[in-house]
Amino acid sequence: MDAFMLAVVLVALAIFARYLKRKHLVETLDRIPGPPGYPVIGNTMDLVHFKFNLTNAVASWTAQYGDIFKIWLGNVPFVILTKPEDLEILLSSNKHIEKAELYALLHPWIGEGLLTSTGKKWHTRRKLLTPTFHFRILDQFVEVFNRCGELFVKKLLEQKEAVNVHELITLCTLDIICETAMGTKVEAQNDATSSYVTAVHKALISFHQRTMKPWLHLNAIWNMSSDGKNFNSAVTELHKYTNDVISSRRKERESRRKDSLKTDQDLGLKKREAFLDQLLDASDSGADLTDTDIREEVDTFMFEGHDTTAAALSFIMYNVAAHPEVQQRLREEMFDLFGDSDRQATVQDIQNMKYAERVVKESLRLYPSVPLFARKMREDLPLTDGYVLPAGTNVTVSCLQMGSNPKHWPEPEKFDPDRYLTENSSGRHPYAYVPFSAGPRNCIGQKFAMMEMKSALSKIVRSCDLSLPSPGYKPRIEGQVILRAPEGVFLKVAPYRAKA
Ligand code: HEM
Repeated sequence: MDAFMLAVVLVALAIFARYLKRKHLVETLDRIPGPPGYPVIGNTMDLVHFKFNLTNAVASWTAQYGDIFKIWLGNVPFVILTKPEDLEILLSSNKHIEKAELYALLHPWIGEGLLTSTGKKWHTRRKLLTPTFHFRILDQFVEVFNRCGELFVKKLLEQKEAVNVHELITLCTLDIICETAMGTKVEAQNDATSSYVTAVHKALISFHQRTMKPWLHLNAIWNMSSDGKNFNSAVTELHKYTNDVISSRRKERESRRKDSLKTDQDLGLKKREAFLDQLLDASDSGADLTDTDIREEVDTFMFEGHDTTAAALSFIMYNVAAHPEVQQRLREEMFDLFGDSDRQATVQDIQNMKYAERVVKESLRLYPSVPLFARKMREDLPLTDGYVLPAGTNVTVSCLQMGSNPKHWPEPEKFDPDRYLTENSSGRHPYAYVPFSAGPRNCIGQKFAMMEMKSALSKIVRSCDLSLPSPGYKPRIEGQVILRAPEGVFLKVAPYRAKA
């Protein structure tokens, strides 16, 4: 056989193998229910019908097809799961850890950091980064939570009318993440117009537009669109900021070493280490981390670590305002811990805030900051009821739908923090509650986020009385990358003083 014939045979075999793979994918997916689609465009028109509001679309399909269904976006298949037993199979696996194709849209901003990477790179980084979230390390951030939370409460109390608490808390969580991730103070709460703060907002807003409009997923269209241009210029600014912080911190460390200056530790002073310092320590101790690798991870914390907690805290405040009896119990818990003193919360206090913890958990059930997250299957994965997730499909977990399923949550619309008491949790599947995901790719920042949110909540109820702007007010929600209230979360705020 000459070379030409050999090439023809190899190409034919490759095409045949691709055909068989696709046939297997389509046939396996055919066994999963879902809305009927059109050739080529699949269910794209359904999304147009839902005005690209994925939350509404998924809610409607879940009601119609149950806890497993499939849709096609063009020729890309997605299976949506809300059954805890299926989630356990998927999320507890060490094998099925690759993120769905849509996560690649984040690469221009956060590269292949922990959130978006896979395979060996993800394993190595996760191992390296896990100790940076140890309680001992997180303890040193309590002072930052307290200081930023205090300023937030001051800003809240300055408002005369009902205020969009989401706008204010976003600036507070941005201050917190900049100081804890990079060790820099951007003072967002004092100057919301600084170029860094504006760039973060510009990048997030334009990125959300991209996720909602499938035609913007094409790089050529995206880069020419006004959103794409805004995004690219914002990301350039953000990268410059992170790069500058990394290089100046490196120089600082280098000159300390050269001048053999005594470090704060040598002098017996306790110095706070930002996540960035710990990454630089690891790199100095021989870990395979270039400055670009470090930037990816710092940018990932910046992306994943402030919008999530801001959205969560704004809905927590809404739920507290809407349920005066919950607000009262929170106050009682704070009074038990602090009496009428206005001393700062310690790590131990935060750990003792058991009711506040249940309030945060209950709010995340109804308003999970990350309403959907998705994986790409590299191998077939058998689920319950005889269904199989075929290799090549994207699979999406819908936390929002799970949280409102009466099978797992009796009277799901009721805000009841006591659902999480041990005596009320028996019989509930552990994977029925996954706002921080679960298994090996769960949220690495969960403990950090819980401490930050409990700390902020305690500050708020110790100083403010929250109420709704009008009876029955409920903010409209929309699931973008983050679940948010597009018109804001408006609340009335009055001063509160603990009575002895
Ligand atoms: C209310 C707050 C938060 C919620 C609800 C939340 C939720 C989640 C969820 C659902 C995932 C999995 C995403 C996926 O599989 O695509 C995740 C991953 C992640 N989160 Fe969070 N998160 C929160 C706060 C934070 C904070 C404060 C940080 C950092 C300081 C953080 C850092 C990360 C990182 C780095 C990952 C990727 C982990 C990996 O793949 O190994 N998150 N988070």
